[in-house]
Amino acid sequence: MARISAQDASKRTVEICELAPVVPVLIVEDITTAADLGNALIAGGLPVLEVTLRSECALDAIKAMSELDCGVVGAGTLITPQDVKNAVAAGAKFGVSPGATDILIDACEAEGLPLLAGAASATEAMRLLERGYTMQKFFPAEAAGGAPLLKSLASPLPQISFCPTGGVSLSNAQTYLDLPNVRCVGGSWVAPSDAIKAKDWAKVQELASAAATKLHA
Ligand SMILES: O=C(O)C(=O)C[C@H](O)[C@H](O)COP(=O)(O)O
Repeated sequence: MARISAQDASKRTVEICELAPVVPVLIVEDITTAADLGNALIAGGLPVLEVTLRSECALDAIKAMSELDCGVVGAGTLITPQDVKNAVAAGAKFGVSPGATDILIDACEAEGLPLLAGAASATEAMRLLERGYTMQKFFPAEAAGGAPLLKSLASPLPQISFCPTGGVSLSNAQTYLDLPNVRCVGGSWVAPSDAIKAKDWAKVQELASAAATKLHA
């Protein structure tokens, strides 16, 4: 992909984060589950999928899910420039990282991958803002201070929007989504590992549908 500026990356991640109230955070351990898992989430109303690079078949899962209709598939847990190269080669349309380093940001810009980089404090958010990133992941959301922390950042830093992730569930997601500086939330609760192992796609679709219909950004 052609090089991308921080401004264009932010614009693209805002567009992606506005497609649905929840970005499912996925750990795919068995490649034979990837397409069905993706289809269940998309059918439930959650088209934006983050496949974390935390399993051996994660890149193959990104490839498989990228071929599904109506989905937008990204790579999560990006840590190194090689992760970025691998994610782009697999077809990822965006990247997500738990934190941010200049090396990782440079790699994403060079590879043309819009990055949703993580911040957990005012200083981290301001460092990303200095680099031009106005759309950020707030991670680990609950552990770092939850909705009260994000609410406190909204007045001094109104130009930054967040996707809180980490400890977010159906029961607390709307509290985040009600904040003016939140576009969507991320979470693994819509794709629990036991349902994936059992290939219970009806269950996954039901969880996705509950999130898509009950939550509003
Ligand atoms: O590795 C990354 O880049 C991540 O995205 C980390 C995830 O956001 C959290 O692990 C999801 O947290 P839970 O929804 O509480 O399971």
